[in-house]
Amino acid sequence: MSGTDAGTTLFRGVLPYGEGEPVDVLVADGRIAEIGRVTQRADRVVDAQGLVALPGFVDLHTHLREPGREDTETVQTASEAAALGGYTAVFAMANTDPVADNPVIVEYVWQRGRDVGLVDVHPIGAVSVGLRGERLAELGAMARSRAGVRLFSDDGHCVSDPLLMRRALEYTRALGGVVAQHAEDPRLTGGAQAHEGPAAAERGLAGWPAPAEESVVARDCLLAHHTGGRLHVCHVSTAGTADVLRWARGRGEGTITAEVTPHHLLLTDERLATYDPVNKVNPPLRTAADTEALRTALAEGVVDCVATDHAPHAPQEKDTEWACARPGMLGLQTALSVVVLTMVETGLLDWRGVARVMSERPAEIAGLADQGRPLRVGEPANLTLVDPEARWVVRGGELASIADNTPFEGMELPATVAATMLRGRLTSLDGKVLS
Ligand SMILES: NC(=O)N[C@@H](CC(=O)O)C(=O)O
Ligand SMILES: [Zn+2]
Ligand SMILES: [Zn+2]
Repeated sequence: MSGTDAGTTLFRGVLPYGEGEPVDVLVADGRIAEIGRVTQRADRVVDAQGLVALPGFVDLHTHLREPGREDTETVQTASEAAALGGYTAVFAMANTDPVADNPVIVEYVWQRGRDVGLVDVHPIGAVSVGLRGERLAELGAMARSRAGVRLFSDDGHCVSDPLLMRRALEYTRALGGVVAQHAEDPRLTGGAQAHEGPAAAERGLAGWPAPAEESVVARDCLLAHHTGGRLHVCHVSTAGTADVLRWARGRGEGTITAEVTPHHLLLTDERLATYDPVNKVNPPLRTAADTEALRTALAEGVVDCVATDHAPHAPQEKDTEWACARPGMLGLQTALSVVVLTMVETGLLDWRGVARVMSERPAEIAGLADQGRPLRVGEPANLTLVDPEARWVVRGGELASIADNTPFEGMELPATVAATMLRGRLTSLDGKVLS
């Protein structure tokens, strides 16, 4: 739907970036038309007193599960979760069935996103055929497809062969693309179930040692520098990885970027005490020292942004013994609240900082021209309105996703998304999807 079809919307009394005095924001033709004291009439008026206005969130790492696992999530349900979570663009990981390693699948996902129309769905292309890590997928064909793929990832698997990683960085560089790496040396994580440390040892779970991530990130940073290719590190989970990134950035040019998930900012391997597989995720929940280091790295910009790694799984894949359970957790509807809890309430980020890590940086990393833009007259009206005072209790069954595997079940979290707007059209309002 075009901005014109959406009519005009007037938000009364918002705080852009949570700063200054309340202002009215008029949206017309899909753009911000006026900011200030607006007297003009509008087709729709939203009483937004006290709400913080931010640019719409951009998620670089989402598992939509379509095609192949529509019993856990679809483009429709994930788009609803995204709209409710304040997102205006999401990047769909390639580990679907069939794998998104060719133009047909990425165009299918892209088209489904357009048909649903609640959030911009950008398919990520696989780096290797079938995610097998043997030979490069049709990267150029996916880049030139209607989906316009710019992010490539074998996520779920690591591109562990250094030669293949080198070729991927070289090839995507020529395409103006980015390689998003799931950093995990499989030789160090065979059979791994949880973070290697006392908590896992106590329960007899095979450990996933921090260097399995850190060594691959270090190697890939060196390869990125050598090739001039663009590396994006997925779900950074250890203090050591933050140190490696700090070192790599110190060596110069900005070809390396990184994301952290909300769950790695908040949860630790103390959760193993419950023995509930809802807490099983890859990379695993680490120690309190790691969450502290990740918060600092995000505040400093060593880690660029927050990405959800929203990973829906069916009940039979989670309500089982730990070793058999699939790794992954829902994230789209809880991301903002967890960021507020871990970064804003701790004084590490202000609302401008939230805009940076949830919207501006991810949009820049992915090369989206119309997302993550400043709240200014003339800019596209991709907006998220946050109620900073509200609190809510997470109930997996009430989330829009088909799956309900949230590790935040029953927790009371701060801040709600009051409204989301995509190119001038409200996609969610007061916790309801507007389609
Ligand atoms: N994060 C996870 O634990 N799982 C992801 C894959 C991944 O992100 O590595 C999934 O697809 O379920
Ligand atoms: Zn991953
Ligand atoms: Zn993932």
